[in-house]
Amino acid sequence: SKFTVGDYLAERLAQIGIHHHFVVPGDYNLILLDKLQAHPDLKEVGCANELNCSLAAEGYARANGVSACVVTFSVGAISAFNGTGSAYSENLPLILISGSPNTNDAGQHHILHHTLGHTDYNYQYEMAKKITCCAVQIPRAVEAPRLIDRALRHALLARKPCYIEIPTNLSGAACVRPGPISAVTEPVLSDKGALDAAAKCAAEYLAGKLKPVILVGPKLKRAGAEKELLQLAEAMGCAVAVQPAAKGMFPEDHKQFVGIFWGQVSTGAADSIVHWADALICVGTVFNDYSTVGWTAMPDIPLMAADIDHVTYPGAHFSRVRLPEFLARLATTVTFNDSTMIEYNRLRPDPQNVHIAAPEEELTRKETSRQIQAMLDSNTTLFVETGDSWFNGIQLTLPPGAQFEIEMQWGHIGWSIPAAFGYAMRWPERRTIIMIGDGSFQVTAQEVSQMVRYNLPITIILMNNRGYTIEVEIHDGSYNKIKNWDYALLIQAFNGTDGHAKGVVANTAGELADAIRDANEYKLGPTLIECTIDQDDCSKELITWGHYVAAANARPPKGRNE
Ligand SMILES: C/C(NCc1cnc(C)nc1N)=C(/S)[C@H](O)COP(=O)(O)OP(=O)(O)O
Ligand SMILES: [Mg+2]
Repeated sequence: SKFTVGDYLAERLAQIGIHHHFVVPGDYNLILLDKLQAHPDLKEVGCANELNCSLAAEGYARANGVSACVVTFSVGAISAFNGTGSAYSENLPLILISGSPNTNDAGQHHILHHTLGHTDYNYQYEMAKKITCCAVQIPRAVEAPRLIDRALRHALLARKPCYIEIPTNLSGAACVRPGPISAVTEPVLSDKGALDAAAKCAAEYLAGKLKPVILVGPKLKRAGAEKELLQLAEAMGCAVAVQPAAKGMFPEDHKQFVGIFWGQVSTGAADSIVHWADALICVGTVFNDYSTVGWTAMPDIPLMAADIDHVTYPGAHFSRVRLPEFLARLATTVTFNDSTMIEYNRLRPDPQNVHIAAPEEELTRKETSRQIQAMLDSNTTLFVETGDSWFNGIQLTLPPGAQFEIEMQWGHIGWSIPAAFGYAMRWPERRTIIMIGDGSFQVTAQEVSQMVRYNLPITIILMNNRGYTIEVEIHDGSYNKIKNWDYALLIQAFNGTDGHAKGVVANTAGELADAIRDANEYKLGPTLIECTIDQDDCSKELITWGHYVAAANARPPKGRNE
């Protein structure tokens, strides 16, 4: 049979390492879906809607490194833009693919369904340009190879999403077979001179410094530089603090781990040791309003900052220095200096004895956290949703091998349900656990039905505090109240393999312990455990953090727009 544009795209997706592609069908993409389905190395995964489809692809990219989301024109793609924005802000190469109108329609001035009702169909492509690193429209089959390869290569090199728009009558059009995939995937290595100069500048920056600390940020993993960071950390012997969005990117059982640096809501004594430092080596860090607690926790010493593909110092910048190579080079040139670890061991807080609730005690947030801590092991991946779950999750300690996923830059409530689903499709043998609030759950609950459909034993710990508690702490109002659902009953409506998926309510410590034990054994699909807690039972960190974030939001307008 003839080789087509759809076959070309399918082959390229498989060649860059995609094993599953997430879809919602529509008449603009059906022929394309047939071609993708026909590829032996691609497994089509249907989603309930395009917001969840794009968020599932975002989660898949966290597990797999790259992902694909295939939607129909306009009504589909515009919802998928939200997960694409998440991938952009979280530095994940999500390939957004949209079907589009037949190439003859524009010239015939046809008004088409799903469109805005006029004859310029380019609005979607124009919008996609803003939220991707490369957007292409395939105008003719002959241009498909060049444009598809360009978009894929840009996404892989930039760790950002790209956009490919394919007219419904081109997916089945004849196309040449692809050339070597190395043309798309071959990485861009560091410029030799820049790498040498950057390493030399590091030596100058660190010379004479007595108290260096390494601060790890979320771009470390996106740059694939975790191993090299470990080499550098051990070559220096210094304290290693981790930003909240980077939790899990440095082993928490490592003797140089000093906790999560998050200003006044840090864990351990991370903020003390970071403020004690006279040199801060920032690796993949992102200082935004949330990670700096409303700008109250910006380090105030001159920083050295190593990003995905450049390094900056006070008074110097080096482009095209790739993070893994830079850290590996530094590991061979730095001088050992463990002064901040020696000091940290003087500051290290003593482990608190956590109250163990009696089985009949009403369930609290603290008891729920204590029981989740006991669930974590080397095979666990913990997803924490925007909400107090951020704070409760970040306070947990990750045992060796445990993974952690958080979406702190985009912060879309409900992300964790589809994202964990996408993640688990890639790693079904891992134990995926989600900590999520009631408000977030209501945004994307449909995707639990996909966990049932694909028999993924994901455990959903739903913290039901009756509303939007983060927003209450930042600024309360009637809008923070929501309609309560019978969450356990909803899950049973998703018709699990063995007649029903598991949904249970835990009102006491004992009921939670029983539910977790059952969840550990139930492998045929997801278990949702609704933990009922008081609506003001939130973490002290949330209250402190919310206070400063609200203050940052409230800064009065300056100057002539007063
Ligand atoms: C409404 C909103 N944020 C605003 C918001 C609104 N819409 C989207 C898509 N994303 C957002 N972050 C937030 S954090 C709620 O407190 C979440 O409530 P819930 O899931 O119930 O968690 P907590 O009770 O722990 O806060
Ligand atoms: Mg809530």
